[in-house]
Amino acid sequence: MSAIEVRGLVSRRGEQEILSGLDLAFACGEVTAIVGPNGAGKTTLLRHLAGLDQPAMGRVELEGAPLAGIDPGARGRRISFLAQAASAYWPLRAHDVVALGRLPHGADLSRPARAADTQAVERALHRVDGSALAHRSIDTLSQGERARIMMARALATEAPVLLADEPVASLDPAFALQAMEILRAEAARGACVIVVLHDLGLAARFADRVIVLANRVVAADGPPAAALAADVIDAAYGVGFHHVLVDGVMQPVAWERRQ
Ligand SMILES: Nc1ncnc2c1ncn2[C@@H]1O[C@H](COP(=O)(O)OP(=O)(O)OP(=O)(O)O)[C@@H](O)[C@H]1O
Repeated sequence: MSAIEVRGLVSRRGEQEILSGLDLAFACGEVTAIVGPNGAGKTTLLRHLAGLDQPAMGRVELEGAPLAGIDPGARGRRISFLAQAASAYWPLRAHDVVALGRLPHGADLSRPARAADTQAVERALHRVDGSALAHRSIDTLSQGERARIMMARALATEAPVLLADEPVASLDPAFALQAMEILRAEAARGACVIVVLHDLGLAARFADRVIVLANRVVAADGPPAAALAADVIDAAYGVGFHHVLVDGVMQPVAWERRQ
């Protein structure tokens, strides 16, 4: 059984149709990258998978049960959502932001933390090299430092489904590689990992499966080499790509815009 799936998913914003009837199932133990041009509906798809948006038609199922019927607490323990470019407006300590990832497990920030929550928070901070930032106020961190703390918050939930929306957007090359290695490690422990990426090279290298969204539908879905083939991504992005082989991995390089 798939960990999470959408069936006949239609998404609308007012009159505008954003997604036109998607059928997708996501397995445990795999990293799936969702790519596609700006506005293609990648974030919208993640929001539906997280239960944050309601389908106009179709359904989302978590381990075979309708997501809409699962209470928010149980949903929060089973699906962790790392939002795009997460902002922080309150002067919370980075440690406490990560501890928010334990709320679905019943953590209460106004009481002394339980050992399991403390350990999960420390593990998550350690994984993103964030332990030295733990005492800092989140609103004083750089964009990339904050992104790592937000990733730690998502990891601290230790959920079987991890949804990550552009988690590497503000990270330098070293931390971007580290973030992708963390997502692979999450899949290795059995999690279903779904990540939105604009960096097609990282998608090609780290994902088991790539879904290209374009014009409200799935333009390609399969192993990276097939889904990121030149004809698919040239058409999806309106860009001429070169494909370069690096260490046996095909890397698409955006070269020229089509007029
Ligand atoms: N709250 C909203 N109200 C109206 N339209 C919206 C809203 N949120 C998203 N949209 C529209 O839905 C479409 C898909 O947006 P979405 O954020 O899912 O795209 P995306 O593929 O994640 O884009 P990007 O790569 O730019 O982050 C866009 O045309 C966007 O303008």
